[in-house]
Amino acid sequence: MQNFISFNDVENYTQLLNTALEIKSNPFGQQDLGKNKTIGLLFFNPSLRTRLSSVKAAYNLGANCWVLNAGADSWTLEMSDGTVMNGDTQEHIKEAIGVMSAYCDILGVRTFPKLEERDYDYNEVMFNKVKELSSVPVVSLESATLHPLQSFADLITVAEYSGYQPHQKFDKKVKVVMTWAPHPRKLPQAVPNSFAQWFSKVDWVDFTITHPKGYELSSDFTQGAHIEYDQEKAFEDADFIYAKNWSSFENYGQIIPQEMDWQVTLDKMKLTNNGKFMHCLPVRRNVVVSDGVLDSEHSIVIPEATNRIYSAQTVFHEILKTL
Ligand SMILES: NCCC[C@H](NC(=O)CCC(=O)O)C(=O)O
Ligand SMILES: NC(=O)OP(=O)(O)O
Repeated sequence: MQNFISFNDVENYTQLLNTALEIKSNPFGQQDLGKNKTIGLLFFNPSLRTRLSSVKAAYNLGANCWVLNAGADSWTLEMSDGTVMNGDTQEHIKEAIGVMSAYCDILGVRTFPKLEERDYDYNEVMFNKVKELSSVPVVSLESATLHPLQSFADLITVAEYSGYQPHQKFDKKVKVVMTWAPHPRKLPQAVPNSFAQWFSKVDWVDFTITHPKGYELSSDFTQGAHIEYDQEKAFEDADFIYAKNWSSFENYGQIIPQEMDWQVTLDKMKLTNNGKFMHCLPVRRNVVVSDGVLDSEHSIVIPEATNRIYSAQTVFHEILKTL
């Protein structure tokens, strides 16, 4: 693996999943791989899980790790070329990434969308700029449009809770439903795009997306998914409910007023096949999902977040192998 930016960087998802399960069963077995290697993590936006799980993953592999929160604990970076830098920005991204890639062997980067101009976000202008300037492999820690480390952790989680065994076929496909849920702020489409990109490809999964009209995701990521506008119908017999809010792709970055209540509740979970509840976190309690669900046996959000260690560790492992 050269870089990890989307599902398209994965040659064989089954092999990658099996490697992750092996690594999870013996997390300190590959400490030689990271010896004298450094993983750098650059955040342009806040993080809890991605930051801490990536640090833990690096340490598990015997690698060093540093973290920089751009702007917050470094100089304010200038992103545009040709700017006369006599204003607020103090260092150009060209020097910053040049220097940072001299200080690490893999560079992880988080760049959220601005949710203003769709083309700017969907062309991944900011992420691609960092990637082009980096002289070392790049890992997405969530870009404007995708969050592959999250989706890979979600795949590991669904596999574990479905009784997945390598080389064994399922009698019946596992029903995974991604549901839109309410939120007071406008949020990116990165997590749902990425989840759809991964789960519509998994051959043992029957994948449905449910959302109100107006919240259609880009069809670049949803090919192969069933779209169901009736949330309760979508929940019937589901093995996994994956909740996430996102703002509109069509009316880019907007929140469209909804009449129906899309919060995930215990009543709705009763429609499922005793389904498991998943969310990438952070989650707004009693807005996206009720306390009743999060505090019940349905919820697997903590094991899901735990698997962020193993998705990151597997990706670093695969890249370190090539260095
Ligand atoms: N990295 C996981 C999700 C990050 C982000 N959530 C948020 O910004 C939630 C913040 C809030 O609840 O105000 C998102 O949806 O893409
Ligand atoms: N799920 C996730 O990426 O969490 P953070 O934003 O806290 O890293």
